[in-house]
Amino acid sequence: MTAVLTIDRVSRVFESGGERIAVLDGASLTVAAGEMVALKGPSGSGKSTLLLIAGALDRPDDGTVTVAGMRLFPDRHPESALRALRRRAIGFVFQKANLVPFLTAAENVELARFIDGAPRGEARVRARELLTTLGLGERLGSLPSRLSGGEQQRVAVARALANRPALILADEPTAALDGARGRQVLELLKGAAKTGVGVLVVTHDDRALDLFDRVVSIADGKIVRDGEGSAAAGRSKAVTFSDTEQS
Ligand SMILES: Nc1ncnc2c1ncn2[C@@H]1O[C@H](COP(=O)(O)OP(=O)(O)OP(=O)(O)O)[C@@H](O)[C@H]1O
Repeated sequence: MTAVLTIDRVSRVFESGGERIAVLDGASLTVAAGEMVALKGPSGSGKSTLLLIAGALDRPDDGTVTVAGMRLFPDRHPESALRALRRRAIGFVFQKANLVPFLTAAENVELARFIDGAPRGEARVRARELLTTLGLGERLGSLPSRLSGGEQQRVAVARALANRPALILADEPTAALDGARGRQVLELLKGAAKTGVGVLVVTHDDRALDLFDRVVSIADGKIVRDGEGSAAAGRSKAVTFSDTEQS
């Protein structure tokens, strides 16, 4: 299977109060196209740092990182090239949806397409298609303040998918949601994986681990376990995207 994310022996050291702390210490991880991987670990173990590095939002001190065939580190690319990669190849979902409050659900998704240079009409069609697929066809014109937390997070997933990314990076996307709504969001991400997107999710939520193909555990900046999740046995549910989706 094609790897959409390869992290190889990555280290990251932060200085704090004159002390050097190795937050990542030779961590390696791959995510293949079509695979949904959970990243678990205790608080402070380096999960978010690893995700930021995978998203070219932070730079490792050592090791290599390749996303969608582009070696990001240790190569030195101009920030403009990293920005273009983030826009085109990576979708981000965070704990909070962080929608633009004065734009409707559809406009929030369209914005991601505009920023990537899509014409207005195409952006509008794409936003409508995605939000309808994600169960928000009736909420296209709603402002974020009129949507529930779960609905806002579904808009955030649609926004992350807008530019047909190869990779989705999600940092605790269900932390602010109750169990059922959190699971819904993970099922949407699973649906994206089924269309060929590689999905890496930082999660503390053990209740939905059955949706993941692999579960990777990190402790003290090192990967301590990398094993099959129960979805690998074919037991997971997922939203079905249309055949034209993600092509
Ligand atoms: N920019 C920074 N400067 C200094 N220390 C940092 C920086 N970013 C992260 N750290 C430290 O690195 C360690 C790992 O942080 P990280 O956010 O990656 O952990 P985490 O596993 O995501 O934790 P949590 O589950 O609590 O979100 C923490 O001790 C944190 O304080």
